Amino acid sequence: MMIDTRRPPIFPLTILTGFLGAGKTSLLNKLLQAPELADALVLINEFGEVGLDHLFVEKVDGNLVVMASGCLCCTIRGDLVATLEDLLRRRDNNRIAPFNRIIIETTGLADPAPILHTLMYHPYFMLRFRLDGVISLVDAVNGAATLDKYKEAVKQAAVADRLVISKSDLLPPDDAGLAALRARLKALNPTAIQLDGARGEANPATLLNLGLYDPDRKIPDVRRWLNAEALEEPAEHDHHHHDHDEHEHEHEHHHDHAAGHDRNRHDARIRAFALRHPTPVPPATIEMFLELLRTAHGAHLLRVKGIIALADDPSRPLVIHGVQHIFHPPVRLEAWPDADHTTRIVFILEDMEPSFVKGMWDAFTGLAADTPDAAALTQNPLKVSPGGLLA
Ligand SMILES: Nc1nc2c(ncn2[C@@H]2O[C@H](COP(=O)(O)OP(=O)(O)OP(=O)(O)O)[C@@H](O)[C@H]2O)c(=O)[nH]1
Repeated sequence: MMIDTRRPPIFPLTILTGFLGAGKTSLLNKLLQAPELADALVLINEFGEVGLDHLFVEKVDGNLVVMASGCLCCTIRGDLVATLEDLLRRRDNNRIAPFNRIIIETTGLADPAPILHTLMYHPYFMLRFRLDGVISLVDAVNGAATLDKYKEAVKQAAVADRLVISKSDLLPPDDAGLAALRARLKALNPTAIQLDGARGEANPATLLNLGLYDPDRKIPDVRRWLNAEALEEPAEHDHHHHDHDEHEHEHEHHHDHAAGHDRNRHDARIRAFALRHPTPVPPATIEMFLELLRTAHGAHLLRVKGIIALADDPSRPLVIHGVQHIFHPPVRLEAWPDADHTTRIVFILEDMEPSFVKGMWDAFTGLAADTPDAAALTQNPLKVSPGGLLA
């Protein structure tokens, strides 16, 4: 948690995802012309059919080019990790421009969770960058059908910090299908801000610096990052009532290995909720809670973001950020970013009920300390060992 001055700078990393043909390359095409991207390294699977060629200024080598804005654009050859390692090495040896931000476009079929996991788990990458944000594109025309068919598409939307709707220009402004798609995305991922790409809302200002590492701010804008309020407006979101398409999709069963009770609705497997706690929590309690959550239930955590008041010094909150069982090293802020000093944690869960997490939290924080559950949880063999998450 202490800033180690011997470490090289930490870059923000943005993941750009979205199903096949959703418009990822088109969006990049636009973004790559912006001066805000001059210090970026963009990794894409191939220089796509939309063609970024007209933006090339200079070829550095086979798969690395300099774009008009000054940023580097590289196609991923084979393994993403190997490509990224190679590029970091070349940057550190001054063999390529000193990029300070990384944007990765995933393949359309990718489930983003394992990619995030791989990047965040890598022992060296963990030291070199922080996840700035996940941007997911959803096609206004085909988006609903894609969400029905592919659970990867649902997960892409569920883990996003920003949802960019593409191709709305192909529909009338008051299209009922588009309104339904937006409502469905809102139910799936209430904290993600929706942007209309075709109406110019997707740009560097709205898509970059979503994380906590804005160099211009000493105390990060945690409220904007968490957007927990979006989850707290109605009492509880119930995805089951957002159905607007009851069609059966036979081939879904290929993708659905879990024995979910509702195989035809991938959305129903995803639950977003925010936990709020009024009083500061002992650091050991948080450590045990997070450790148990990630070790025993990590597979169900698509995304966890939170700000926590710790009892040892409630004036300096702890910020946590996890994807599945991988958590970034928690960061202790010097002060609260605003007047709200309560603990807030936002969870995007897959195949896990919010009530389960809430019950675990209550047990750990003592609200139900005398229940058998609390005893069972604290005596869990997976209980944190010294040198854990908050060490
Ligand atoms: N009308 C309209 N067309 C769009 C928009 N965004 C993308 N397209 C078109 O949709 C098609 C697919 O866009 P791409 O940018 O290639 O999509 P992609 O997500 O990169 O596709 P893959 O690389 O195949 O996964 C192209 O023909 C684009 O011109 C949009 O906002 N409006």
